[in-house]
Amino acid sequence: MTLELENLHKKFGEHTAVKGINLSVKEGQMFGMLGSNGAGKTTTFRMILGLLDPTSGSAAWNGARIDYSRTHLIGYLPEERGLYPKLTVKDQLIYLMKLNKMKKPDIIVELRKWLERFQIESYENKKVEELSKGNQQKIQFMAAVLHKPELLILDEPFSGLDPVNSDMLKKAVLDLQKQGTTIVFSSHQMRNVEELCDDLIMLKHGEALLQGNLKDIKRSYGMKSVKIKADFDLQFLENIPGVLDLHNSKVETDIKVESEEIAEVIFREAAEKGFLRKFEVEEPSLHDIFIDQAGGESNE
Ligand SMILES: Nc1ncnc2c1ncn2[C@@H]1O[C@H](COP(=O)(O)OP(=O)(O)OP(=O)(O)O)[C@@H](O)[C@H]1O
Repeated sequence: MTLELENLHKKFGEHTAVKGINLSVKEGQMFGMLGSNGAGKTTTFRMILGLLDPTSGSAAWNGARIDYSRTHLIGYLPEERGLYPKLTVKDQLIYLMKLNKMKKPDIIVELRKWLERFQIESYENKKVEELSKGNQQKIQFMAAVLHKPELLILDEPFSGLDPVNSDMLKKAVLDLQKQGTTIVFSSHQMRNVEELCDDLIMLKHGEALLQGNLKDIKRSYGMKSVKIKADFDLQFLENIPGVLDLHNSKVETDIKVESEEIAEVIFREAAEKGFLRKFEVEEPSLHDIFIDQAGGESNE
């Protein structure tokens, strides 16, 4: 089973929201879709889900377009969220999961399992509107996964969650992946993508800026991050050609350089001035790459 997008385009009037995306996500993979506001992530998801027709190109799960006959195979956490505030958690999920062809006793078993996992057992009979935003989000997540979908699409699943709940959700997502679920999620938060994804696509104005395996992207990206600790001022390094950015934190100086060769130049120049307590060359973080590629439009 594979998710395949082929030369996917979407135009809204004169505006092209998605410009020729190609990607392939294999069964059991975790795939990250990155991009600034308006980059085209949600539009792409809607086309995958069959909620929106592509202007051209195609999106297929397991060789065929997703339509209403197959929505029970798919789980979707929409960015705009969509729970009924006046229904209780239990009634809500029974209603939604029946649409996904589940039987009531099975729904109750799964519902209690997830409520326990998310430490909100006592909310079973509470109305959704009585829950905090974070807890509503857990219910929304349950609505996407209770029926054990083959393909899970999560649009900004971590937005609005505190670190504890965010971690809880990350673990749940990783467990689902281990069980074989194919997962595609979008995020502005690079760290989440870095922690979870095998492969990713970075979008800007509907186009892929970068695409591929996370480790390969980092390894082959020319830019390096140099961390230096010294007892003297390192600001002069800023003027070396090939230095992209220099940032002094309380503990160390973090310098982004164009290539490993520039890192060597920096080492020589800095060591000439005095003793270096630390000198490390690291691969860039996804955040660094995103800023470099998308031009400072990260929301982190
Ligand atoms: N129904 C629509 N009609 C007209 N324009 C639309 C419509 N839906 C999306 N767009 C436009 O398409 C572009 C991509 O929007 P989309 O919601 O896919 O971005 P996104 O990457 O999900 O952004 P965000 O991170 O802000 O959710 C935007 O310029 C948006 O204004």
